[in-house]
Amino acid sequence: MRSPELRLDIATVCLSGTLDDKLAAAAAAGFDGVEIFENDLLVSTWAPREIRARCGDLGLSIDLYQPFRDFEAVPPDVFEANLRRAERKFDVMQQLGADTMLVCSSVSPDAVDDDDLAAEQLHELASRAGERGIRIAYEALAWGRFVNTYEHSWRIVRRGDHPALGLCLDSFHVLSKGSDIAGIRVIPGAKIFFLQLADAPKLRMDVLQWSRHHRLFPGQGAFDLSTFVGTVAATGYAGPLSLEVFNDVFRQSDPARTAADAMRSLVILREDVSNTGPVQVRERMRVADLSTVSAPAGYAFVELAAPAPAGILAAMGFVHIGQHNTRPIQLWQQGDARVAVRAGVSERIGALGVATSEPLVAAQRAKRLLASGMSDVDYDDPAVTAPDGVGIVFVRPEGDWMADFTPPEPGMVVNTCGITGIDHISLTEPFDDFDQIALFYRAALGLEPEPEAEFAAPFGLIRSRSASDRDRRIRIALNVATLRRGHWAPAVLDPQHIAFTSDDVVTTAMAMRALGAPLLDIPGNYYDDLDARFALPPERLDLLRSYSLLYDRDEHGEFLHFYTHMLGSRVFFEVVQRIDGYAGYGVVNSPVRMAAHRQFRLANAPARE
Ligand SMILES: O=C(O)c1ccc(O)c(O)c1
Ligand SMILES: [Mg+2]
Repeated sequence: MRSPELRLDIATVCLSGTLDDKLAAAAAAGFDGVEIFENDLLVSTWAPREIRARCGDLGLSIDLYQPFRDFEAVPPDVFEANLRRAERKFDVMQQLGADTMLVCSSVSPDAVDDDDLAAEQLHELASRAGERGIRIAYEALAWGRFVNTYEHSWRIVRRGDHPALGLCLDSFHVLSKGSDIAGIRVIPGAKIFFLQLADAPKLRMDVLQWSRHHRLFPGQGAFDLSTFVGTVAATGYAGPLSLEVFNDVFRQSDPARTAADAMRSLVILREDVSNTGPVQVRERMRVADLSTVSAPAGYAFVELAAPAPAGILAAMGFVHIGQHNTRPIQLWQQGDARVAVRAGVSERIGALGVATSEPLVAAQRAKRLLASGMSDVDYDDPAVTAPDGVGIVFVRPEGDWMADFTPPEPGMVVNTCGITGIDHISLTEPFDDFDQIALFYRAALGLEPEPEAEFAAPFGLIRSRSASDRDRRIRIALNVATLRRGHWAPAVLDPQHIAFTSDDVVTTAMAMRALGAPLLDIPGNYYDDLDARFALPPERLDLLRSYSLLYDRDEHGEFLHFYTHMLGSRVFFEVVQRIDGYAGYGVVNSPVRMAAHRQFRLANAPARE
């Protein structure tokens, strides 16, 4: 028998707004159906029949009504009242055209620890539901009073033994408890009535708080959703993949944006399961039109807009090698590092030129991951816009794109300072979009996440997350201020930088200083601490100190780096040297860099009127 098409659902609780905002957003993002969260219905001005009609107009089915709470294992009088309450909800569901009701395990003080009673009462509920064509999906909440594991909920469903009684599996409840998911394999797929998906960051906290405030869409947290979905799908489960994410930020965010992020996350999850999951589920999970990503060949260029960058670039040894034939873009180069300087827009990294053997395919993939297209006024090559507004231009490694640039007068001065290429770019993202943006870059460029870091900067905590391809040709570091409160922090909006590579950062720093490059001075305390921590040879330490070079070390090797001043108020450059495969980004030195930038700005601020 062929299983029905895979359906993708989202719970209305994931999205902000009124029920109509939520439904419109879910439909626009391409979802097939929704879980109606009871509260969203209760506050709606639409009667259940009108909600059904609206969903019909939008092409959405209502696949679950939820939650029905505190039903089972109660004394007879409470049981009678609960059955009556359930019948009223069945009425609503019939008007909605919803055929599955989620019953979550009881947290009620009325409940008793008695599996037989729970099973018997759920059996009775299911037989009443069954008469109305409704099914009961029983879900173990991780904080359920007596039933809080999927194994326990399955024992009760089996004992309840009714065709209209089955399980709801929710990845959060299962994975937050560290349960062994191998036990899912013995559950017949037909008895799994519904599958809810949520990721979450690793946090040590009360599981209810964790669930109600910190859930994330798949791929944005620390859970292995791919193995979980593969395992459930391998039972023969034929229902929807449904996102159920309780998240404080999403509850306040534009629902259209959240729904698109949610859909992207499902696309990426399906791709993962279709590549690595059990063989029998791979085809079912496959995403149509999602081409595989070929490894990027590196940064072809980074497009930058900044106030008068030519002076700094020249002082860093870059050469102006071309002017775009039709656009206000100058190309500057040193070694394999190319900076496309765009005139006339606000200070920012505008686009990443990513070299890849199949630019069109790469752009199609990014669009399938819900990137918006980039206007072709900007680039002739296939290009998209990442969710943070940064363009990604896919060009061939051969460099044909450079044919659009006319070289300037011959006989230009070449002052190379030893820069060989682009190591990484670093962007500061808004807190609210951080996880989605990180996931997008990873999936669109085929990058793998690197360890996350958190550090105390002068004006607050910064979380830093980076990703790179396997060959380390493309590295992206994303930073976020974990909170933004009040007006004390300086108005440096979302700093961004380009880090160039050098094979000999000392020589590069010397050459740049000789050319008058505005390099950032690092205070002496930093070097005293380096001495304490690393016991570097005194001559080496002196060299670092005299050129304001920063230093770090990991289990692979060493890292030397230095920074320029801000070009205007947000963009700056870094030069790095990785020795013996140092894998990080010198994040421990970021607070020193930030304080130094702040110091410089204060010292050079125009005097107040
Ligand atoms: O937090 C809750 O109460 C709750 C309700 C319904 C669910 O499906 C769930 O996973 C959690
Ligand atoms: Mg749930």
